Amino acid sequence: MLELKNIRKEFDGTTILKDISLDIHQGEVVVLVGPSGCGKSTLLRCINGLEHIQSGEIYLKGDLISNQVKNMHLVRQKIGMVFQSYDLFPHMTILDNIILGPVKSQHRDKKEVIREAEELLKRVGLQDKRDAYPRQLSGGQKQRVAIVRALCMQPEIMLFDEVTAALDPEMVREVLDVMLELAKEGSTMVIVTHEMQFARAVADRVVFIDQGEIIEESSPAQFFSCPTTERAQKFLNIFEFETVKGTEQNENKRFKG
Ligand SMILES: Nc1ncnc2c1ncn2[C@@H]1O[C@H](COP(=O)(O)OP(=O)(O)OP(=O)(O)O)[C@@H](O)[C@H]1O
Repeated sequence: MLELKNIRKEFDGTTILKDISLDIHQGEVVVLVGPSGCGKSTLLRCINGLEHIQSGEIYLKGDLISNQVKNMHLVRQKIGMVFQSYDLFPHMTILDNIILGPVKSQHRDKKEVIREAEELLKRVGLQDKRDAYPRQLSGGQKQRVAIVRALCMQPEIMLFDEVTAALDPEMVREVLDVMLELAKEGSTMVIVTHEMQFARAVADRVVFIDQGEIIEESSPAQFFSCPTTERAQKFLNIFEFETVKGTEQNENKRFKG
């Protein structure tokens, strides 16, 4: 469904992504993990056409989508992306924020889009916020709206870039639960997260990136119990140290069951 072939990305002459190749299948949930600055967000931005790549190709359902200029707006309609910052329009209601893209860019029937938006809002438990404004919502609620807004474009694939990083801890779970639901329903998703317990619960495949290279890719069971490379082991050790250091003693139980 999504094929990355030998992607190389530079910023100001520095290579950030080196020869990244990855195939993502229909209905698969791939979680990208790795140390800060290793290139995870950059990779998502390359997929979504927000960054030009120096070499390599990206195909979506067999169509070349990398470095397209003319058709990029059409490509983006097929790739939903949710960022750390929700970027909702403050002067528009929640419903209007959600239907803007499908109605204005995709020229879909407004009534039908409203029905779909209401259905999606219900699924994430926000049906009563339809006519509210973003300032009236909590961070977790705004992030769920951002997910609904992306889904309402009926994308082929959803990209999530650290969507809980800016949220207060009590709001993280409600957003991750929505993503777990989407995964169960068979959505194709690429997720960048530092929430390792969530990664373990949601991933079909974990891809570990370090210094712009894919070092290891495996099932979550394999990756989290016995990674095959020293670099991945070192990464997980640091993470576990931070988890223990943190106050969330129930971290390990959060996504079980
Ligand atoms: N627009 C840019 N111009 C120059 N350098 C950039 C730009 N965007 C990212 N970089 C650099 O590319 C590298 C990879 O950044 P990226 O944000 O992709 O890492 P990351 O793995 O997502 O990190 P984190 O987990 O901290 O979000 C970093 O060294 C970063 O400073």
